[in-house]
Amino acid sequence: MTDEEQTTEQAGGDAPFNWATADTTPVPIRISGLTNRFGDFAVHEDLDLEVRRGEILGVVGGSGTGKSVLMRSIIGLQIPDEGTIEVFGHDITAAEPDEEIGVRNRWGVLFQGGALFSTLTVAENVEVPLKQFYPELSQELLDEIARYKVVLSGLPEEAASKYPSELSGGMKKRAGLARALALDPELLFLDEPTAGLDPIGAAKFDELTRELTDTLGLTVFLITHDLDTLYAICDRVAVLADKKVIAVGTIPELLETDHPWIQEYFNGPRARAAVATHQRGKALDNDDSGKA
Ligand SMILES: Nc1ncnc2c1ncn2[C@@H]1O[C@H](COP(=O)(O)OP(=O)(O)OP(=O)(O)O)[C@@H](O)[C@H]1O
Repeated sequence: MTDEEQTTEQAGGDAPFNWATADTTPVPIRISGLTNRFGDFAVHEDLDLEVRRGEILGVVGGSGTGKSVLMRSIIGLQIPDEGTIEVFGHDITAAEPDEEIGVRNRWGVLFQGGALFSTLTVAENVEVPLKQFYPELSQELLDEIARYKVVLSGLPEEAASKYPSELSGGMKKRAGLARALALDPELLFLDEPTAGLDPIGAAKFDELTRELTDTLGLTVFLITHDLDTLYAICDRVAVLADKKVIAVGTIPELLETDHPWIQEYFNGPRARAAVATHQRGKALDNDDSGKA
């Protein structure tokens, strides 16, 4: 088949399909028909979700709606009862061990609370995944990479030699982020990254997440209850309720749906405060750019 025939064959009508410019990279995450049960209790039933490349997808829902279980399913820590989960086109639920390893090193995870090993320094924590996937690396190189990730995560270089018990809550989150970034992931999972941070620390962590996403070309799956985070940095938001993702879209798109939880969540007093903060921040940015 000639290139021209190949181009038009897909078109099936007016708009010619262009193979040269088409993005054929598999989507980072595609979930279809996911069901997770604990005994008789179903957390998810026939849940579908797609995460687009380069986006920060906020994942929200009431307590116990299964946000963490969903994340655990995607990273292979929870075996689903039904459904498929593809990560970069690989079916995680059916992957052979070798294939699974090839996908696992393409993501990084920041668990709630950081989940650092308390007996290891920050640098040693960052080195754990590096040693697991690249056992041939010299200690000198491991230390250098760890220091770089620590600084990339907004910590001072000296933090590399500290133990988690010597760090503040915000620093622990950044150390957890440094470890999540250890393998230069394309996909980053953040489970309530701003929980427990003061508003200034939380806003700084949000800024860092956005900056890293843009500069490193990451795709981010971000579980949060933090409305400020949703308004400040999320490209789209997925809402979990009734055992499914009931809606996914930008916040204005979600506001057009009439699901009571969505309306209450995004129109409640806290949401209004988050909108006001977000608009104030934007106005200040515009002011600054006008002066420049
Ligand atoms: N290992 C497990 N065994 C039994 N039930 C579990 C297990 N893990 C989670 N669950 C149940 O699954 C449901 C969803 O839990 P999950 O932690 O995903 O909720 P969540 O949406 O992340 O909640 P939160 O916002 O409070 O963190 C809860 O009812 C929880 O009790």
